[in-house]
This record gives sequence, C-alpha cells and structure tokens, in this order.
Amino acid sequence: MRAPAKINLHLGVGPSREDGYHQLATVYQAIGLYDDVTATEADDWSVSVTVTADLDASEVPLDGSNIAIRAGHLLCAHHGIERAARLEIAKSIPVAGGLAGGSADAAAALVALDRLWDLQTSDDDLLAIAGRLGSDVPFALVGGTAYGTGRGELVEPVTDHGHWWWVVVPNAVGLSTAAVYAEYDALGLGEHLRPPQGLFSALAEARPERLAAELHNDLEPAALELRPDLLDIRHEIETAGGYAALLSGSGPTWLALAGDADHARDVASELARDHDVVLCAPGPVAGAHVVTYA
Ligand SMILES: C[C@@](CO)(OP(=O)(O)O)[C@H](O)COP(=O)(O)OP(=O)(O)OC[C@H]1O[C@@H](n2ccc(N)nc2=O)[C@H](O)[C@@H]1O
Ligand SMILES: Nc1ncnc2c1ncn2[C@@H]1O[C@H](COP(=O)(O)OP(=O)(O)O)[C@@H](O)[C@H]1O
Repeated sequence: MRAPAKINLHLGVGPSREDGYHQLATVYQAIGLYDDVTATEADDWSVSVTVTADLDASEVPLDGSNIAIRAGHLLCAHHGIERAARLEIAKSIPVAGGLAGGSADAAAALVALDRLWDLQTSDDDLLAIAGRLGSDVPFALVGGTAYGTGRGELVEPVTDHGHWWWVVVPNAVGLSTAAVYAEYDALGLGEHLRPPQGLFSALAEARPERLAAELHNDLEPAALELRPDLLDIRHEIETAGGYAALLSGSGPTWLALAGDADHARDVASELARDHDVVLCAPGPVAGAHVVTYA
C-alpha cells in the first residue's frame, strides 16, 4: 500500500483550543513522494523500516509506538478482533520534515490491514479512526487537494485544475511539530481564521504565477524563531528561480513552486549545489492506495 507526503498550500492557525490543539484552516495537497507499507499475517505485531538512499529514519520507533502499529491496534479495536501483523515500511518521505510521513504510514497501514483481513471498513469509519491517530492522517487517506478544518482532521475536496510541480528541499535536522505550535503560542500569534478564497481561485485557474502569490504558512515565523538557519534556504530558492518558497507545514522542509517539470529540474539542479538531497514532485496525487507491481 502506498501513501503520499502532504504539503500545506495555506496553513492558517487559530488560537489554541481547550484540548491543546489549534483550530486550523488549511489547504492540503498530496505530492508524488511516497512511503510503501506491506502488511502480512503474523502472531505478534512488528514493524521494520527501510529507507531510500540519503534518508535518516533512525528516530522512527520500531516498537508499539510506531504510528503504523497504533493504526493496526485501533482498527482491531474498532472491529472487536484480536489479530496481529508484520508491517514493512519502505520510506521515501523525510522524517519529521513537515511532510506527514508518519501520517502516510498510518493511512497506508489502515488500508493494507483492512484489505489483508477483508474487514470492509466503511470510508467514514476509516476517516474517524484516522482522525484519532493524528490530525493529518485523514488527509493521507483522501489525497488530492483538500480543505482541512477542525484541528486539520476534517477534510473536504477542493477544485484544483493544476498539474503543479514542487521542488522539495529536506533538512538533515528535523523539527518537532508540537514544539513549533508551542513557539507559535509563545510568540502570541493566532489570528481569526477564514477560508483562503484567493488560493481557491488560483487552484481553479491553474496558473503557477497566480498560485505563487497565494501560498501562505502561519507557522513559518515560529519555525524560523526555532531554526533561524532556515531563512538562508528561502533566499536560495528565490535566487534559484523558484516562483515562490514555502515552508512545508511545521518545517523544516522547504518547497519551491515551479512552472512545469523542466523548470522544476532547473531549480532543483541549482539548489543541489548546496544541498545533498533535492527532490522534484508533482501534485496533486491520490491518497493511500494499492500498488500492483508487475
Ligand atoms: C503542522 C501540520 C500541518 O499539516 O503538519 P506537519 O507539519 O506536522 O506534518 C499538522 O497540523 C500536524 O499534524 P499531525 O502531525 O498529524 O499532528 P498530531 O499528531 O495530531 O499532533 C501533534 C502535536 O501538534 C500539535 N498540534 C497539532 C495539530 C493542531 N491542529 N494543533 C496542534 O497544536 C499538538 O501539540 C499535538 O500534540
Ligand atoms: N511510521 C513513522 N514514520 C515516521 N515517524 C514516525 C512513525 N511513527 C512514529 N513516528 C514519530 O513521529 C515523528 C514525526 O514524524 P513525521 O510524521 O515524519 O513528521 P511531521 O510530523 O513533521 O510531518 C517522528 O519524529 C517519529 O518519532
């Protein structure tokens, strides 16, 4: 089962709620960078992680705290069954990068196990279980381009006529999502939320120059406060000719919007002079889905 990374084209963050989470008005997009999860029947739960070259997954837990195993437990509890499986994660999504790799693994595990055991869980039930696992997990099931509200777990599709190209610049050192939200509070940020109408129009019009002007991330000042070194990368993207630089979610990954695949390759090769890993990815792509290998 394959699930994509996400980016936030708009990330509006309101004040923190009573449960400690922040109210969001966000526009997600699934991009062509994936983790694969394979599930096989077993007597006990276990998880393994392999990575594509240049990726550091040493901080991904290999015990029951791995979000893919948590997904398995919740699915079993939902159906009142006692089963176990071996989950093999092949990771291409950088860890703790603001790209929701863990959420992708959880979504892929839910769909893989549902299929392995022929549980036929309804879409609504899968989305509800996903929302309990993490704010970003329902979107990893849905994919495409979607508007997220609540703490990010309520998703509805958005009209998007674009075939966008992103240059992805991961960072060797990850950033904790919780720490960035806490810094956001410490800075006294947290404004009134409203739907990003200009972005919705830009997505429907499908012109990259127009989209570039509408990209926005409320968490950027908080992430930069914690990691001032990240500002240099924003400048590098501008110099390399990207239409816009956007911090991915809580960071530290940067994204550059390109006009098409050729432009993305040009910007990527420029950035690759100073960065070990630079990737190109199209968006939007599908959510968690089965992959049939030839
Ligand atoms: C910032 C975003 C933007 O899409 O993604 P990432 O950059 O992490 O990928 C998300 O809000 C992250 O979603 P996710 O990573 O699923 O978060 P969760 O596991 O639900 O929560 C992790 C922690 O983030 C904080 N949190 C998360 C979501 C939210 N709306 N308000 C919060 O304050 C809480 O401190 C929570 O304990
Ligand atoms: N299957 C998993 N893959 C990645 N991280 C996981 C996984 N399970 C648990 N984690 C934990 O979740 C944290 C956040 O990882 P990730 O989802 O990649 O980043 P982000 O929240 O920035 O999008 C990691 O630091 C790791 O400790």
